[in-house]
Amino acid sequence: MLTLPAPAKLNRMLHITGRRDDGYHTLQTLFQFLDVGDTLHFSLRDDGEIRLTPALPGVATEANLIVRAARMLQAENSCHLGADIRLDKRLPMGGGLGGGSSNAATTLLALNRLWKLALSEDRLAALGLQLGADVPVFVRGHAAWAEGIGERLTPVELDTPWFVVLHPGVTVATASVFNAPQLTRDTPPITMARALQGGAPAWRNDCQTTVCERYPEVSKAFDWLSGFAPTMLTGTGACLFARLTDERQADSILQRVGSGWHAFKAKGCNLSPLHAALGCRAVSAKGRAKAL
Ligand SMILES: C[C@](O)(CO)[C@H](O)COP(=O)(O)OP(=O)(O)OC[C@H]1O[C@@H](n2ccc(N)nc2=O)[C@H](O)[C@@H]1O
Ligand SMILES: Nc1ncnc2c1ncn2[C@@H]1O[C@H](COP(=O)(O)OP(=O)(O)OP(=O)(O)O)[C@@H](O)[C@H]1O
Repeated sequence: MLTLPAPAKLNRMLHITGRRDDGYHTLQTLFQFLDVGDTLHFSLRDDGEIRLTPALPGVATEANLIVRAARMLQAENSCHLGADIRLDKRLPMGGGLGGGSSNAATTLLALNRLWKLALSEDRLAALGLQLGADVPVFVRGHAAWAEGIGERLTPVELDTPWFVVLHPGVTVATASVFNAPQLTRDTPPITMARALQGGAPAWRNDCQTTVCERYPEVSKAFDWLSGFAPTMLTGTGACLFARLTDERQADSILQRVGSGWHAFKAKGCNLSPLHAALGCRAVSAKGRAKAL
């Protein structure tokens, strides 16, 4: 059996720079992984079946990104092998932590290994992009500056603080945020160097104002958490994250979280825990841009 992590991601900053003809928005964002996430267990089957347990509430098995990633790899390689896959789900769904995308990326890397397909990382990232814009960064496995819809990646080294991640108990529909008339979608593009220059105190998420206006519970949670430390929305929410000075501060905040909210502490990682588990070498942040 192959057991691998599917870590969460944070958007440490997120600018929306425009809207493409197909309706998708162009972004500039800094992705970083957390040392917390889901776990997936893979065992080989020789009959071509893909069996996933347990089912996720509200997600049909064939729509699950894990099953879709497995089927995509089978089709790509005319592969007749299958897998039993068990998912230990810890990340909230639709929370802006990229759990579904991370599950898909872990499945691509795991089955590439289990089925001995030897597909390159470039090919796996390109396949992943067909499943979602956030999948390639999980396949690459290094904190990154991302442009386009999140698929044009340049590895970066970011500070790796402790965070408290707070889920305010509401689900935010990503499409409704991107469709909101009042969303800021004309932030002028900046260079990666400029984005990195100011560091965390200068970072913001262009979705945050719109999400807080539409979801009072997110606004309330933001006000509460930012009373302890600098706080920001990840992706289109609903999760918020506070950047802390040390782990003790995280523990102290966690003791005060009210009922109806769910929170956990995590450390930022520039090398994905998935790639650490697979024994991959860290990609140098000085390395070239990894465009698909
Ligand atoms: C905003 C981020 O959280 C940043 O990491 C992600 O790009 C969101 O990715 P995601 O949750 O996988 O979103 P998807 O399922 O691909 O898109 C949901 C819907 O949001 C809108 N959408 C999404 C991403 C994007 N760059 N522009 C968009 O306009 C589209 O209407 C799309 O139909
Ligand atoms: N294995 C999976 N895990 C989680 N969600 C899945 C999975 N497969 C399909 N989905 C669907 O994808 C949706 C988005 O899930 P995900 O957890 O990636 O959202 P998210 O954290 O908001 O991601 P992002 O940060 O990319 O917006 C879920 O609401 C669910 O319907």
